[in-house]
Amino acid sequence: MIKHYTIGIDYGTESGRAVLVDLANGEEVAEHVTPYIHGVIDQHLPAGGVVLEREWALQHPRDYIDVLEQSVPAVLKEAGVDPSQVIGIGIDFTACTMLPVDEDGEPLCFQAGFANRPHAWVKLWKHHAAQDEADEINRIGAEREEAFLQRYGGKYSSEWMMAKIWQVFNEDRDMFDEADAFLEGTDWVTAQLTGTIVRNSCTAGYKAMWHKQDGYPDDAFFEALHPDLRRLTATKLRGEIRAPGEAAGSLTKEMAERTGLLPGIAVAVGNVDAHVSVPATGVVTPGKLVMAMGTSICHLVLAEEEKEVEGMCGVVEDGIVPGYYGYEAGQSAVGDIFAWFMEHGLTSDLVDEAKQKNRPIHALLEEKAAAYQPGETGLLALDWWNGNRSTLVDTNLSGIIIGMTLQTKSEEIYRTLLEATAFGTKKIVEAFTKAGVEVNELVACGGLPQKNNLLMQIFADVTNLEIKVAASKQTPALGAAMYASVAAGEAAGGYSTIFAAAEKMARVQEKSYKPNAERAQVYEEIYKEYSKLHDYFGRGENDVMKTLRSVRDKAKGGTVLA
Ligand SMILES: Nc1ncnc2c1ncn2[C@@H]1O[C@H](COP(=O)(O)OP(=O)(O)O)[C@@H](O)[C@H]1O
Ligand SMILES: O=C(CO)[C@@H](O)[C@@H](O)COP(=O)(O)O
Repeated sequence: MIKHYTIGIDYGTESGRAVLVDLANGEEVAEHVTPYIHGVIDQHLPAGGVVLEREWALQHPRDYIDVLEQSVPAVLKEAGVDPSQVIGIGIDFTACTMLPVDEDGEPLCFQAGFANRPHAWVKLWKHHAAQDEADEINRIGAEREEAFLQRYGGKYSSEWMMAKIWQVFNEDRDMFDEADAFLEGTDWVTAQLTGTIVRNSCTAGYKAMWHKQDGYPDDAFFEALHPDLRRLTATKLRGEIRAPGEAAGSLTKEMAERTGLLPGIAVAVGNVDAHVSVPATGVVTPGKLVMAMGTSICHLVLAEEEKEVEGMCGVVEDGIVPGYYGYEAGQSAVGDIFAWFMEHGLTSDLVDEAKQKNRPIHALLEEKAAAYQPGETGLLALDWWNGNRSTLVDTNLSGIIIGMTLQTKSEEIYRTLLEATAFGTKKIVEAFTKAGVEVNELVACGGLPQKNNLLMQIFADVTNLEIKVAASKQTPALGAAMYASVAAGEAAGGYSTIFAAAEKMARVQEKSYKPNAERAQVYEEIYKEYSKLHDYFGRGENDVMKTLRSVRDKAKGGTVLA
């Protein structure tokens, strides 16, 4: 019998990763990573010169095309399969990662005259410079009692589409006017494969205020933001919206030549890294919270009803798998906090010891931090190094460590940061359960579960829940490949539904992390203190974090918060 395969590509923050997957059993036959040459652009624009303000994070669309041209031929070659056996391709992306394009769908930043205009570039999900716009959206939305606000947990984030578009409008009206459309990165890359722009309901729903029954908010809402934004959704956000699992089109001849695939194969509708991971861990029913753990964490859970959950990122009908309401919440920095610590928090003796023992510093730190019992460090941190995405939805909050003494060691701080991210997740689980969205088990995927056992055990102990771990090392890419198999359909050798694909292609590891009752009890005590700090600094009782930020910006001559 002829074997059939699909290719899934996961567009992450630093790189794009392709996997070629056997549809019979989900085996990842080959994988290839293409790092983005320009990485995250947060200092100055690629052609030099223009220096970016704080909180900016851009990307170069050319890097996305490199992934197609390098990783797709590489997986085909490594697997040694005939291209005729590959029946579909699908991608997932970080989100909201968005860009302005011209009438031909070309990114504005590709035009020589616009290369020095920051607003012509791709704004990455973690671009946090649109907080003022998000605050106004929330104020006006609340005043007008807009229905979308409840679907975003009461607050729309500065990371999402409308805040980013409005920032372009406010700060570079020319670029706003030049833009024929604003697209999610996932839809732009998918359009490069098919030759036509099709939007996806996942990003439209979770990031751009779109609702399956009601569509976008009325023109009057956008008019209340600014009269010239009145027709925003009918103009720069126009376009057909299709659900995950549908085909966006078929592969063009040109892209077939550039990738080594056959023209005409199915191209799945674009998707989001976290959401596409859910069926790839085998989760297609309510009660299991999937954590996509990497630079940040996205928390996703399915439910049969639409509920209001404090500070969630969004709830979208059919947003993750058809037939269920998909809920998303998240922490804006997790692995990134540990990366910060590696860069700025290490003492020279630790660096020397790692060198001497020829060990990665993370591994050495993990070993040292694992020697402590919960509470033994005497430290507690708030995990807001990149603001708070859920449940407070405020990018202007910042991190804090309490309990430092002259005896505090590097590894104690490291352990405290791991614990803080687990407490952040516990807050999110609590928000879900309080609102009536059931969470009985955690399922982890992404890079972190493979990198740090201590972190995973701490998450289990802090949340007092068992954590299963996805078997795939490239869960989002596997999910994208699964959706590609559904887009291709049963007749072509794929699957008729994502449920059928998940049954055959997804699995978790045998090993799971079980909570330890004693440790969980100590963490319960510390969590009470975390919650006090969380409310004190996060709910307006003490706005010191915002005051300091304002003073800092004034001192640097940057934007001052109102
Ligand atoms: N041993 C480790 N322990 C904890 N965090 C780690 C370790 N190694 C790398 N990291 C963090 O993991 C994150 C990358 O996660 P990964 O899932 O691979 O990427 P992405 O989020 O871009 O998909 C980085 O933020 C990095 O700091
Ligand atoms: O926000 C979302 C999805 O909604 C993610 O794309 C974003 O957090 C990026 O996640 P990672 O970089 O993969 O940790």
